[in-house]
Amino acid sequence: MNADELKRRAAERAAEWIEDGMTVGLGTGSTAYWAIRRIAERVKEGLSIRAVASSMRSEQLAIELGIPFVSLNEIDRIDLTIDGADEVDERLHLIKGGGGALLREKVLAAASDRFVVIVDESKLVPTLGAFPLPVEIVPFAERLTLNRLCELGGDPVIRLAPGGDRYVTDNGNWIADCRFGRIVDPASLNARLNQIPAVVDNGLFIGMTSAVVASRKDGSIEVLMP
Ligand SMILES: O=C(CO)[C@H](O)[C@H](O)COP(=O)(O)O
Repeated sequence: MNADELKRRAAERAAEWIEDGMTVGLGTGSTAYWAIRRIAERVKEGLSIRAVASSMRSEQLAIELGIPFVSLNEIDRIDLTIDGADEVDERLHLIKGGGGALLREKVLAAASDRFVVIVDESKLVPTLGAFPLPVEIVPFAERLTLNRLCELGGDPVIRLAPGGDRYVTDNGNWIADCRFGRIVDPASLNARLNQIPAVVDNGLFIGMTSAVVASRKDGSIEVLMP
């Protein structure tokens, strides 16, 4: 089974947890893509929900596929959000933001009664940090902010878009991908990063995960709870 098939299987399992009447948060990325596809199929079969999205890409996909869509400012709570991750550690803390949507993803996760993470088993790690940690920064303060990220040991690199220009998030910001090495205390790093004035947020999701649906190469699907 290839990586995409594993992603699809985890996504489709999680999409079965959605029930009539729910407000559903849609994640971003190649795994969340499969969840959105399956949710759209269920809507066609009669499921009655409304959705909000963590990125313009996912919003566009949801609308194209006919999922009833509302803006975040029309709702007060989300029942269930389904999203991917770049790394999941043993305590179900996450690194997210490989797809550049970390800020909106964290906003949705924080507003969700249940935040369900869908991954293939390659994302499960004992300790976070092999994947560079995305940090969303305000362009105005690039130099000062990169200096501060260096002081914290992050070795930041500004993310570039395919054409070579700086990658711009849906919020008009830039992303510094940081290599901290093994992140043994993600809660502390999260707090220190977010104290830097021009850091908007970072890709550490601490204590937000309700469940992880992980698909394994042997064809099994494991549900991990914190
Ligand atoms: O955080 C994300 C986007 O900002 C994604 O969920 C994360 O990068 C995983 O992506 P994929 O499912 O494509 O592996």
